[in-house]
Amino acid sequence: MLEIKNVSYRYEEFWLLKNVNLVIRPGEVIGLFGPSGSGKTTLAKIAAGYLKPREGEVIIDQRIQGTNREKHPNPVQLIWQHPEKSMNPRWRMKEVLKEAGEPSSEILSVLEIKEEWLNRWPSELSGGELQRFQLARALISTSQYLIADEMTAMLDAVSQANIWHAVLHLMKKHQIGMLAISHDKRLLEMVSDRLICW
Ligand SMILES: Nc1ncnc2c1ncn2[C@@H]1O[C@H](COP(=O)(O)OP(=O)(O)OP(=O)(O)O)[C@@H](O)[C@H]1O
Repeated sequence: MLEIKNVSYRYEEFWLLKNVNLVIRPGEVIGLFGPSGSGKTTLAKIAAGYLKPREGEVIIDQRIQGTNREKHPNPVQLIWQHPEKSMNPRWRMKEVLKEAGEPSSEILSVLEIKEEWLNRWPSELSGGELQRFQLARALISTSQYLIADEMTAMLDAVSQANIWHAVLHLMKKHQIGMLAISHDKRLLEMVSDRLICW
């Protein structure tokens, strides 16, 4: 279980987040909808361990997020809106995947990753194709929780539906928990088990 407990955060003087509480259980999708600038991405970074809360804590399976990293790899993966930013442009796609581990044929087939894409460079794939690799990488590694920040915002409706269908299938099967952040309330209503509106 991933627990965000009484988390508060400010970049400067203004408290952007104050006493935020949220729980994500294995296999569960929590939707987070809120106005622009309300701190959703900041909360995503805190949950994934990229930012340390000023107050409160993130507890993952009874361990405080960010502690003892040598022994326990981070079980939370952040899926960005812009997959190209998280990939080394000098690696072919098969190397991008290998970094996370050995891809199972199930993950590649559910995400509809074509064999011929594996020999390409990131610059030779579309945004939607790259997003499939970002997801594959997150699902191959040992992540137990995914934080998806506007994961499919740059895709057309058909690609968006296909990707969500694949991800939900794999998450439920492998009992991965997810925080899905979006401006698209209708999408969140469709994919979430619980929806939080700020
Ligand atoms: N590194 C930073 N230093 C100072 N202020 C920041 C920093 N990062 C974000 N902010 C500010 O914090 C506020 C919240 O940003 P955040 O990206 O968390 O919001 P958001 O709800 O995800 O917005 P959006 O829906 O537009 O993506 C914004 O006003 C932003 O300008």
